[in-house]
Amino acid sequence: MTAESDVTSDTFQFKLLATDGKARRGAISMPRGTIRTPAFMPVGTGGTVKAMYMDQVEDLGADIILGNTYHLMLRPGAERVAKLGGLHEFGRWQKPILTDSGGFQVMSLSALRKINEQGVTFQSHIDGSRHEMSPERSIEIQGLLDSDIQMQLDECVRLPAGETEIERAMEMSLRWADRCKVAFGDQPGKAMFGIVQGGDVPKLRERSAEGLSSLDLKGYAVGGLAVGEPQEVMLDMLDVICPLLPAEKPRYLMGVGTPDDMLKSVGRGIDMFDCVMPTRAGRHGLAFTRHGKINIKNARHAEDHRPLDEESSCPAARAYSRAYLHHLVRSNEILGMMLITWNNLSYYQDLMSGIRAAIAAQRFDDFSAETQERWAKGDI
Ligand SMILES: Nc1nc2c(CCNCC3CCCC3)c3[nH]c(NCCc4ccccc4)nc3cc2c(=O)[nH]1
Repeated sequence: MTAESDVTSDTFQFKLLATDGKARRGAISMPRGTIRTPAFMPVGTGGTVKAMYMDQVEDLGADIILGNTYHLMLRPGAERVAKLGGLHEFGRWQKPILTDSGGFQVMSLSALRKINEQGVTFQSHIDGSRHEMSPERSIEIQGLLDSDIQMQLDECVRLPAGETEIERAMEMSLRWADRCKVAFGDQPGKAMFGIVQGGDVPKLRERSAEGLSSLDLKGYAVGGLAVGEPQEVMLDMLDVICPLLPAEKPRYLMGVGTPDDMLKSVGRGIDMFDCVMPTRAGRHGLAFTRHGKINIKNARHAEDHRPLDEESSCPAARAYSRAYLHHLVRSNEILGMMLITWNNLSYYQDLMSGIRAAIAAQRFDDFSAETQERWAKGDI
């Protein structure tokens, strides 16, 4: 029996398989594989999911990972990755890859950056070299990486921000979406997603969602969130935005989030997530489990012989004592980063798998309540 994630299609096809309230169970079929939604997409920055082997990432159930346009264009360079056969060959990940357009990373990481109608110019945070990235160049770079789902170049405004500033960035991002659509052209097995902007201003969010919907893109991301606003502001914006996006297209909430963020966002109609949280926090000893978060560096774990979660299918969660993990992280042992990262990505995929099953069984609200209760009860 072909597993659902083995079914492919020579074009990009999103099928809505079930709904439960606003929560959606779907599947995106592409030439390199099928993405079961709701999906969590592990972040693979320089063609690697940090501290993981790619077959571990696949074994955890990830159907797609993220590549990092900004980092790869600076080092080793997009043309070099293309010469080496593209990102799938380079990093040995044969399933779909989604790449961000790089604009967000430029604004968060690089120095001396300038943004205008033409695009962004910036200095590399690695060697100070100067770079220009227009909407067209961003799509060209993502093509050189052989990315399956490519993101439009956009301008994300950090919150809190003035309405004029938010409107300017949203309108420019809309114009850039059109330029990216033209540059992307017609690539049947690939997709380009638009990114809804508009900050925390409902009428600007409506303008952006409607403008992008009229471009008839393959999928829609919600950007401009998880940028400093409280969770309830983020969730309120989803209540505004999701109903304005075409129901038959996938919705991707960028940069989100914690397990709690994802549970509540699925309940508002989001299908796809990415976040550095499970991998980055994992490297610093923060373990995500069914019982909530455990900061393994805390002294209270120093002699705790229990594993993180004896019921987990992941060896990192089941076969090592908390005391040992505490020792590894406190001693800055590489194995500590590897095991907590492995545990975290395993938990994130288990949570998404549970969400998908709950929606299919029409019991998402119960699942959501049970899951949050277990987190609240904490680590008994
Ligand atoms: N194009 C674009 N990207 C955004 C991103 C980057 C998403 N991950 C990209 C990957 C590609 C490679 C690297 C990341 C975002 N990330 C966040 N929040 C992250 C919050 C966070 C920060 C640190 C730890 C945990 C959460 N908001 C985002 C908004 C946008 C946006 O509007 N436009």
